[in-house]
Parts: sequence; structure tokens; C-alpha cells
Amino acid sequence: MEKTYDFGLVGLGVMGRNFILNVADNNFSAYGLDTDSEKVKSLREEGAGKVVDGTTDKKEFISKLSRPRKIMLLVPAGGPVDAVINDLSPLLDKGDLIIDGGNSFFTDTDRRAESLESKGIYFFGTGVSGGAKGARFGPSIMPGGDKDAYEIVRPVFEAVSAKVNGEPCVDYMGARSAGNYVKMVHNGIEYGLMQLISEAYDVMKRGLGLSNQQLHNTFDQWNKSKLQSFLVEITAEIFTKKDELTNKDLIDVILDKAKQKGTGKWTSQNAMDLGIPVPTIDVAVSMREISSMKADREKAESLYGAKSIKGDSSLTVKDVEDALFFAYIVTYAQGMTQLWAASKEYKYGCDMETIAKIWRGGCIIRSGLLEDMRKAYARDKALSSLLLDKDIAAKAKSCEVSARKVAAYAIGQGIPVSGMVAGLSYFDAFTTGRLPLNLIQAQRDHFGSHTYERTDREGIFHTEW
Ligand SMILES: NC(=O)C1=CN([C@@H]2O[C@H](COP(=O)(O)OP(=O)(O)OC[C@H]3O[C@@H](n4cnc5c(N)ncnc54)[C@H](OP(=O)(O)O)[C@@H]3O)[C@@H](O)[C@H]2O)C=CC1
Ligand SMILES: O=C(CO)[C@H](O)[C@H](O)COP(=O)(O)O
Repeated sequence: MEKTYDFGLVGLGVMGRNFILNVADNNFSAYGLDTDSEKVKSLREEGAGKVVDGTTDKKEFISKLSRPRKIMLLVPAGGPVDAVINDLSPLLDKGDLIIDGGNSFFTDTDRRAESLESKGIYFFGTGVSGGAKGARFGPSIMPGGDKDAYEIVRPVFEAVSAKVNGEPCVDYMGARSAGNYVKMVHNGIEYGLMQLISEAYDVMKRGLGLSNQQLHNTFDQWNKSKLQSFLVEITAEIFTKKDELTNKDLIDVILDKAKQKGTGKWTSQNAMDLGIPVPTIDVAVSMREISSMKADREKAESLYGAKSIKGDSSLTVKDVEDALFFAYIVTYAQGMTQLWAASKEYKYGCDMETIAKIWRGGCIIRSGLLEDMRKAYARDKALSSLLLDKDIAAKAKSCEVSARKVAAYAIGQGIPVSGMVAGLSYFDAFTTGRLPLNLIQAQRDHFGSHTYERTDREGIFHTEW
């Protein structure tokens, strides 16, 4: 009988090629499919010595897989996912699994799952984070779908995922599109943290006058303390990289226009739909948009005059470290509250401790703080905000003064720190028992008879103003 393979992978690009080699390294035989024969050829070359092979022929691909088939897609989100499903599903049998590992929009996953369910095929919207290296050596994996069918693919995912204290960075996220939703918010938090790091860079470069070498040393040091995180680690590395074309520091020749594929924007948009504030993530999306208005920014700089930034001898690198840590906490808190609310709204059944647990390793937003977050959710499964946990609160409080100092300095000098400021304002509003929004209620009632509630008695009231 012809040999069959344990795992199928469609799309041998950046993520797929690395993921399939990781599967093969973990003693699962794997078979790939791509439209490009060159990609299949290079998979064979890179996979020499492993039980891995591939094809450009979908029928051959399907015939090579053992049943129930486990087929992961790592193709671009949107049309290509539907195209692959339409191509392959007529060739599949009841009980087979299609796992979409891309950054698909969660409602697309619900639609696809529903359509495949009627054919007896399981569909798993599955977030994968960690970039190319993660896919190759251990990503964080966020699968959602049918809980029982997850058992079919669990051994492969647990083997290939990153490990923290021997625990795999993968677990069942919840029903239907829970996996894609969790990955979407992961990316929203990723946008927030990246924006905050770029603000810390700006304050230290233009405000404190640090050189690239000093910035490297600083981020490297931070990565060994409370700010330990993948994004801080790679930031430290970035400051030492030389440009091969000019031999300048590469960071200084990279254009200041940040691109985006949409997952951060989706996070913000859906947070609005849920009525959950995620201002740091909103601002991170806006800043990428402002960054792309390069020509207008340059015109405006000559119209208004370039900022002449003055230093402040009382502001230290330690203040910036604390301000960044404070903003990290608030950003995670916003994203986790969105997940908590989405899980209720969409009946995903997410376990917040599990999400924090599988983000501790492998993914782009992994950081030392994730273990503190996991502990917070272990103490209180129903925690609506991380800021309400007493240990997280103690960490935030210890950095609050520096967060205000850095924000005040940057605003005074015209250094844009909208991520840090958004985080601080969110924190201030969230930790204020009485806000001035009683006035908004009065105005609404004044101009539109929209009614208001009172502080001193139950009921709905209207006043003839
Ligand atoms: N890159 C990253 O760091 C991360 C990416 N992701 C997500 O993973 C998914 C894949 O990303 P990535 O690997 O970067 O993308 P790539 O573009 O590098 O790879 C996609 C691959 O899919 C192939 N493909 C497209 N359509 C088909 C088809 N109908 N049948 C077979 N193969 C097909 C493409 O072939 P061809 O080029 O010939 O069209 C290409 O080889 C995306 O959703 C992305 O958002 C998630 C986490 C991190
Ligand atoms: O999913 C990822 C990491 O987890 C991608 O790398 C991320 O989508 C990049 O997003 P963008 O291009 O919008 O910055």
C-alpha cells in the first residue's frame, strides 16, 4: 500500500514552509501543496532527510493524506482561503479537518465553518503567531472550532508549538471563530506595544539624545528586567544592524511609513461594535495612518516649523522604562477585556487564563507580564479587567508617576506619544469613580429628551430644561 502522510499543508510561503518543516521535525510525516512548483521543489530540498514531500496537484495531495485528513491552510487571508476550500472540499470525506492558520477575519471563519459543517467537514480557524521563526521552531497556536474534533489535531499542535515550563503554547480557544478572534486581538495588542516602543524610542532619541548604540544597550537591558518581551528583544537587535548598501545604521535609512494588513484595524472596529474601549490600539492604527501621510507631514513641518526639542535633566531612561511598562500593562488590559467581552457576546467560551498561558511563549506579544496575567486570571476566572487584580495594580501603581512624567515632558516638547497618553487617560478614567459624563447626560436630555438616571434614586428621568 502506498505511504500516507499524517498532516497536509496548503501554501508553502513564509509561514507554511516553516510550519511543515516543524511538523516533520516532530516525527509527523507531512505533505505540502502549493500552486508554485518552485516552492514544492525547495520544500523537498529543505526537507531532505525528513518525512516531508509536496505537490502542485490537489488530487495527488488529498490521496497522500491519512484519514481523518488534517489539512492546514497557510495562504493569504480572504479570497485565497475560499479558493482553496472550494478546490479541496469536494475531494474530502466526512470527518476530515481543514485548519485555516492565516489571519482570517472571524466572521469569514463562521461562514466557512457553517458551510463545511453541512458536508461533515470540520473547520478550525486557528491563529498562529511567531512569524517565520516561530512557525519553524515553535509558534503560539490558537485553534477554535469543534471541541471534540480538536483532539484529532491536538498531538501535532502540542508537539510543534513553543513550550514554557514544559507546557505547550497551544490550547483549545473556544467554539467557532474563537481562534481567529483571539489572534485578531493578539495582533491588536501587538500594534499597541509596537507603537509604545516607537514612542519610547522617540523620547530617548530626540528627548534624551541617546545614540543607536545607547538605544541598543537600553533595550537590551530592559529585556532582562520587567519589560522582558520579544518586541523589546528584537528592538535591541535592530539598533545594531548595519545597512549593507550604505554601511549606515539600518534603522536610520528605513522610511518612517508603517504599513498594515488590517488585523489591528479589525480589533479596533470590533471593539467599537462590542462597546469596549481599546484606545491604545485605536491610536496605534491611527499612527500608522498618519505615518503614511509622509508628504503632507513634511509640508506641515515646514509650515509650522520643525520642533526644537529641549532635554530635561530630571527625566531619566528609568522613567521611560517605567512609562513603557505602565503602558504595556494598560494595553494588555484593554485587549484582554475585549476578549472577555467578545467571548460572552459570541458565546466562544474562552478561558482567559488559557489565553494568557499560551501567549507566554512563541508569539509576537510574549513577555514576562503574561505569567502575571495568567496568575491574575487563575485567582479570578471572571476578572473583567486586569487592572482590577491587586498584583497587576501594584505593578501599574509603581510606574504611574514616571508614566505621567514622560507624557508631560513629551507633550511639552511636541514629541507625539499618543499611545502612552491614550493609555494614561484610559487608566485615569477607569480608576475614577465619578467622571464628568453626568454633564453629557444632562446635555442629551436638554437637546433631545434622551432622559437620564440619578445618583440618589432608581428610575429614568427627564427635565424640561
Ligand atoms: N508572515 C507572517 O509573519 C505571518 C503570517 N500570518 C498569516 O499566515 C497566512 C500566510 O502568510 P504568509 O506565509 O506570510 O504568506 P505567503 O504569501 O508568504 O505565502 C502564501 C502561500 O500560499 C500560496 N497559495 C496561495 N493561493 C494558493 C492556492 N490556491 N493553493 C495553494 N497555494 C496557494 C502562495 O503561493 P503563490 O505565492 O504562488 O501565490 C504562497 O506560497 C496569512 O494569512 C498571514 O496573514 C500569520 C502569522 C505571521
Ligand atoms: O500575524 C502576525 C504576527 O502575529 C503578522 O506578522 C502581523 O499580521 C503583521 O501585521 P501588519 O502587517 O498589519 O503589521
